[in-house]
Amino acid sequence: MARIELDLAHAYRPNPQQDSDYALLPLKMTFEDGGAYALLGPSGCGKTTLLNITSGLLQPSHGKVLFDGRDMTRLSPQERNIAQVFQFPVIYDTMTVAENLAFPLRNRKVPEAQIKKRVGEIAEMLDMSGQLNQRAAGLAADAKQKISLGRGLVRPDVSAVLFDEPLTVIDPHLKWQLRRKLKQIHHELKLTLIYVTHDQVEALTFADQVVVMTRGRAVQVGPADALFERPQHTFVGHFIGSPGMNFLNAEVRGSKLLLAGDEWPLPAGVQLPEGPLKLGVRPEYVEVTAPNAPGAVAAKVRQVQDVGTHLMLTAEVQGVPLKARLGVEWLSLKPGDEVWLQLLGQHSCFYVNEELVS
Ligand SMILES: Nc1ncnc2c1ncn2[C@@H]1O[C@H](COP(=O)(O)OP(=O)(O)OP(=O)(O)O)[C@@H](O)[C@H]1O
Repeated sequence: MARIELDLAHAYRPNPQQDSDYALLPLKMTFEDGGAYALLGPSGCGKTTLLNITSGLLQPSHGKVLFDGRDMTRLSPQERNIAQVFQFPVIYDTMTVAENLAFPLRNRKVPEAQIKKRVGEIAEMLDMSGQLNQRAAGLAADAKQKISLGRGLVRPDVSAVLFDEPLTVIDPHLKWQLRRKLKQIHHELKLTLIYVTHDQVEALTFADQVVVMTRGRAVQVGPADALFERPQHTFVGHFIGSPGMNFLNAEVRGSKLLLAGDEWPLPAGVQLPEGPLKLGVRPEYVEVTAPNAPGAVAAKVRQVQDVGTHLMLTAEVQGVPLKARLGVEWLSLKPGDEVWLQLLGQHSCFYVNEELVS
C-alpha cells in the first residue's frame, strides 16, 4: 500500500490557455495509506481522468504523482503496482471462478498454498465460496462483475485498488449489498481504495473521504457529514443531499444581514464580509415558525408532497423556490398559503463567489 500524493493539472489538448482547456485544473491531493475514497461528480467533471492519472493509464500534462514520496509520474500501472476494476467484467470465461481469482497472484508467482488461502478468503467475502469451481462463462453479469471485484482485491501487496463505476452492471438490490460489502472488505483488508462514481449514495456509503468534483476541480474532500453540514462550495451544497441545499441572495451591511426584504442582526459568532453573499440552508434545517419571528422570512406555499415519513414543502421566497423537509403535522398546508420559514440559525452557511466564508 502507499500514500499517494497528486500535485498536477491535465489538459488533453496541447497548449492549454484557459480553464476550459483543462480536464483537471491544478489540484493538490493526498490519498492516505489504507483510506477509502470516492471521486464523485457529474459526467465530464474529470473523475476518470483523475483515476487514470493515479493508476498510470494516463500521464498528467503538468505536475507529479508521488507514491510514498517516490516520483511515479511516468510509470505504468504495473510498475506502480495498481489493481484496477472497470465498469464491465474483465475475466476469463474459460476459467473457473477460483482460477480467475487466483490469476493475479499466479502472475506474481505467489506460492500455491497462499493463493488457495487468499482466494478462499476473497470468495467468502464476496459470497462466492459455493461457486469457486464453476466456469465463469455460465455465470450471470452480476457474478462476473463480482469476480472482477475479487480480482482487484485479491493481491494484498498492491499500492491501491481503483474502481471506475464498478457497480453499473449490477442490479439495484445486489448493488446495495455489494456497496456495504465493499465497505466491510475495506475494513478487513485495509487496502487503499479509490472509487469513481456519479452516484452520491454509492459514494457516501462506500467512502470515508469523498472528493467532490465539478468542471475539472476538486471542490471539497471530506467525510459525508462535513459535505452535508459545511459544504465548502455551493456546488457541494447543491449536489449532495436530496434535494440539495437552498440558496438565497443576501447582503451584509455593517452588523446587519439583509435577507428577503428584512434586516437581521448577524447570527451570534458569525463574521461575514461586507457586501452581497448567498445564504445556504439545507431543507432539513428549514422550520415553519410564527409570523415575524426573528430571522424568519415570509414564503408562499407552492407544493406539499407527502413522502411517507415526512413532507417535502416547496415554497417561494421573493420569487426563489425553496425546499423544506417538514413533519407530517404540516399536511394541512395548501398551495397559496403564506408560511414563515426560519432560515437563520446554527446550520446557516454563507457563500461569497460560491466559496464558504462562514
Ligand atoms: N481521451 C480524451 N481526449 C480528449 N478529451 C477527453 C478525453 N477523455 C476525457 N476527455 C474530456 O475531459 C473531461 C473530463 O472527462 P472524464 O472522462 O475524466 O470525466 P468523468 O467525470 O469521468 O465523466 P464520466 O462520468 O462521463 O466518465 C471531459 O470534458 C471529457 O470530454
